Amino acid sequence: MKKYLTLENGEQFVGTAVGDLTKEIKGELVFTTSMVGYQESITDPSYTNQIITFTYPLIGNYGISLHANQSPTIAASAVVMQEIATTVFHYQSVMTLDEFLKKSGVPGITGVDTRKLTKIIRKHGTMKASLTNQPLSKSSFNQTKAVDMVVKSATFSHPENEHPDHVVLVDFGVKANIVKSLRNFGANVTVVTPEANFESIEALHPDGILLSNGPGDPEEFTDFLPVIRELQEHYPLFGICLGHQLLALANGARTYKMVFGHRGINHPVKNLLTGEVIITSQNHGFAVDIDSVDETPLEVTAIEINDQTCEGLRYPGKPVFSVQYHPEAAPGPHEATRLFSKFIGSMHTNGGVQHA
Ligand SMILES: NC(=O)CC[C@H](N)C(=O)O
Repeated sequence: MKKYLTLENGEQFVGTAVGDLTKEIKGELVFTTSMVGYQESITDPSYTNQIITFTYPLIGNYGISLHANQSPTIAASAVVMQEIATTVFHYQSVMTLDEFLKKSGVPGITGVDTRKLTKIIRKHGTMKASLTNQPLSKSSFNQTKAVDMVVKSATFSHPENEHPDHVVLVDFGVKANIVKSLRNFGANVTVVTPEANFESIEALHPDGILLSNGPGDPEEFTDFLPVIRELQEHYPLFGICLGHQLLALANGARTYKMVFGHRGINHPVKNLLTGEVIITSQNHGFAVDIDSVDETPLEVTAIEINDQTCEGLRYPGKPVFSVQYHPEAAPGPHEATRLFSKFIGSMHTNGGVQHA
């Protein structure tokens, strides 16, 4: 069965339908250069309402395991692949990627030259696209049913463990591995939704606050910015990806939409305080305007080496910091995992984290 991928600029790709064969969707077309970790990527809530194009040509070859989901189900709207593996080799695999897509009601297309498609996105920027069962003319593009662009937030239960450190995690669409990483470093984690206010968070007696990753434009979360301003006065605070962008906005910096974003697991980031370069996992389409940070009490601590965009912030004198990349790295390299121990450590010392 054929499937048609039509871009906002009218360009069309024809491929074979996989996953949910009949469903038609519209979403923001983005690409990731990750060679592995497709299960973690498609279940990452930050991909909500986005169609993921994999630049790596063969996807699905080690199947789907019971342990890699970053949220209870697939968050992305659809996946675009050059080739989907039909034969799976991995001892932990419980189903194929195609079966997982079908079970989750998510459509996909295979047989697409995803490198050619990526070159188009790189040139024109991220754009909307439709995945349909019949060819779509450019004029009918905007008449297809638009997907709901409202941001949803998954909630994780409150895990119990022995260690007294208590992190309240504000869930804008958190990845499971962030909760897991905090627990690995000995913290209890209470997950709250962004409807929480300062008083309701204070009532949980946190030792530290984590602002999670999440989908959408950071400027949509203006209601929560006053809460961040209060939280940063009282608690160690760590922001990841969307959380980093919100920390910036709360302190008066600006964010903007990037041309095609950073999605991949080999983004080099330079720590401006130590000179050290690490390889990081990334998934974001917005960024903090690095020049706008000058007018705030914050300081830029890190940049992406390829395009010099802002990758880290701190609030000098306070245990408050954030990173644009993903220290929980699911998927990706583990060079930034230590940021979790820095965050937990900041709950034990006064003055806290200075090397985000
Ligand atoms: N992974 C994230 O938290 C993404 C943040 C934001 N939605 C962006 O695309 O920039």
